[in-house]
Amino acid sequence: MNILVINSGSSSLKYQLFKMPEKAPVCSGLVERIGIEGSFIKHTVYRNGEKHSIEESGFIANHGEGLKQVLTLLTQSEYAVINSPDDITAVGHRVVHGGEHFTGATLITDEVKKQIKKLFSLAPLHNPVNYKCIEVAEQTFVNAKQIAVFDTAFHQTLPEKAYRYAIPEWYYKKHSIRVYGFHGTSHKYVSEQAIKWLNQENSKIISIHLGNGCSMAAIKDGKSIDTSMGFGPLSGLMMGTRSGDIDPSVIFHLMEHSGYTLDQLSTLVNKQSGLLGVGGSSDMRDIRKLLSEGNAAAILALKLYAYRIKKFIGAYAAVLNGIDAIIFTAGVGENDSNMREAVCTELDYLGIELDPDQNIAYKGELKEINSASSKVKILVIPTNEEYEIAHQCYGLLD
Ligand SMILES: Nc1ncnc2c1ncn2[C@@H]1O[C@H](COP(=O)(O)OP(=O)(O)O)[C@@H](O)[C@H]1O
Ligand SMILES: CC(=O)OP(=O)(O)O
Ligand SMILES: [Mg+2]
Repeated sequence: MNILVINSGSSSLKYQLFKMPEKAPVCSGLVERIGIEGSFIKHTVYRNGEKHSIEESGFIANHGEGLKQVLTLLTQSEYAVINSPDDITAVGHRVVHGGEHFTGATLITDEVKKQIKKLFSLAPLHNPVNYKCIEVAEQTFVNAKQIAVFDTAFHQTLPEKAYRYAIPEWYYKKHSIRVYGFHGTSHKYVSEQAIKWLNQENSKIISIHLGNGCSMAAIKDGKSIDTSMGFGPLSGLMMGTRSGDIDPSVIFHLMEHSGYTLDQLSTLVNKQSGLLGVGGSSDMRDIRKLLSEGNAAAILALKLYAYRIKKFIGAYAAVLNGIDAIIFTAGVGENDSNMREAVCTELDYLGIELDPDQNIAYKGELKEINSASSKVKILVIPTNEEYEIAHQCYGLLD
């Protein structure tokens, strides 16, 4: 059977088609820089052990538009991989916020769509886009099963002391206000790879997912026990356009003294902050270019970004009472060796020592980049949320 997976992130749309149960990728691709200048699509097909890619550029305003172009590539291009929409048995969708309702892969019904919609305001950069992709897929693949896999699911193992906020219980009981955590599919996938690599069931791992959205997870014996994002995908690390942790007093101050509305405040912390707000672009590649021109704002943005990650490594070393491995993953984590170096500098007290040559030598497959004397393994592991989603969808259908 063919399972198509659609992973819409805040700045990108990734997709992969898998032949199951062989777990063989038939094609994969990504639409990048959605909504900003320089959008492009890269579509790759795998045939007879060889890879063939095509790239298309041209501004793509939103994820719905991106997905429609992807569907044309899948069905009508030189590198088409299906003859008819009926060749797809199931479409697996990454859905970012599942609230307390969903813990595993879930068949999408009208009721499930209603719940995803209810959570729009908690994940404003994601759930509306995930919903749109479900609608486009339902219209295109009318006979396929549509399945959701939630970012929040992996973090359902958080202990109460980690998932409860220090506010009256009523807000948890009545309004479900608690830490949910995100990027769970990615943290799960890379930590399982790390556990296999370490060959150690009982392990203390810190997973650092640095994409457009960024989060970290403390993972003990394969289970998430703490994570940096919270009620929504906004707290914790500095991100592409999101502020990460910010004292709520700032919000009260802007409301009281500058008359900011709810919308303006949400736009500020979700869309105008992070790398964009401090450094001038939401895209790390642009920030690196600005840095090479000596741009002071870009220098500051990079310092803040690395410093926040370092602080969470310290916190999670304490929470786990030790560390066996830290993992760098996602767009920045996998591709930006300078950021990995900035994060790992002066962490020898915790037993974290980078090997600069190994760090630079990373080429897209799981790699150890620590020095020989480092007590902690430093791993770069390419995430594969699409694979994990396909695997979970297959489990549900089977
Ligand atoms: N070669 C690279 N060097 C530095 N950053 C990179 C590189 N390639 C991609 N990135 C960064 O990765 C981020 C996007 O990561 P990704 O995981 O694709 O995001 P998301 O899934 O959240 O949309 C962007 O900030 C982008 O600049
Ligand atoms: C949850 C989240 O921030 O996802 P992404 O990094 O894909 O935007
Ligand atoms: Mg992502």
